[in-house]
Amino acid sequence: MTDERSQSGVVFEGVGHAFGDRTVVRDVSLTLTERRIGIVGSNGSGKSTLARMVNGLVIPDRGSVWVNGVSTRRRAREVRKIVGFVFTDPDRQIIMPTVAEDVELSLSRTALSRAEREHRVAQTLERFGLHEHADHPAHRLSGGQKQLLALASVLVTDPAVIVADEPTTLLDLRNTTMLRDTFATIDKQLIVVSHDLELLSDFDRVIVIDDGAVHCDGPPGHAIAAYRELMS
Ligand SMILES: Nc1ncnc2c1ncn2[C@@H]1O[C@H](COP(=O)(O)OP(=O)(O)OP(=O)(O)O)[C@@H](O)[C@H]1O
Repeated sequence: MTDERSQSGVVFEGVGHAFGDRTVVRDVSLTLTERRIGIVGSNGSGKSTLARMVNGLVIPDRGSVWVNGVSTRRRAREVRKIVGFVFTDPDRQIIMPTVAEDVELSLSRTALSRAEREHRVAQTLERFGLHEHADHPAHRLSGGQKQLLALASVLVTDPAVIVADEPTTLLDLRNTTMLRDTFATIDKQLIVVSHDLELLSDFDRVIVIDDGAVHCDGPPGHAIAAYRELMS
């Protein structure tokens, strides 16, 4: 097996995974090329585990995951440059003392000039309504503002693929709408795990996961109806 493919997008090939003796992903094969892909399913069904496989945070026991032709198993470091991952809990991601410094940290390994970095940080904070908090301590932000900061810190690096694990759990209606508009307009591949069915309703494809396997996969109307049926 080579470690390169010409296939763009995210490919799961016969993927299985267990934590100890608990199997959480069962023979999942998917080719994800659409721009906005939603993943839904019951608590503990394996959604976050699948999402984490996209940036190599979890390497499957069986099968392979490829991102834009790069194997997560063999070239995890390269995959992490392609995939920006937004965690459910923003405290896992916020590192620097101030809001602006935290966003700028994401750009520290780029070749951008200081002026360009500052420009990008200011632009990104403005986009997420955080510009007035630029010099504030990041850990004093509200939960929702922290969630926006975590997203801003990923988006500022301009990754080809963004994986967001329940990105709206702490957001109010206005910020959820803002995020939805952002997702509608950014020119990136997005993979979003969410229990917010409205957020996913205008996505290109929705995948329903049940007990570690694909239960339904299709346009949002069809998949969300199947999920509601499954949960009833
Ligand atoms: N690092 C880990 N070690 C052991 N078990 C784990 C680990 N990560 C996840 N699990 C288990 O794997 C199963 C699937 O978890 P996962 O987080 O993927 O589910 P989920 O569908 O995202 O759930 P939720 O909607 O509640 O966030 C759960 O039973 C969980 O306890």
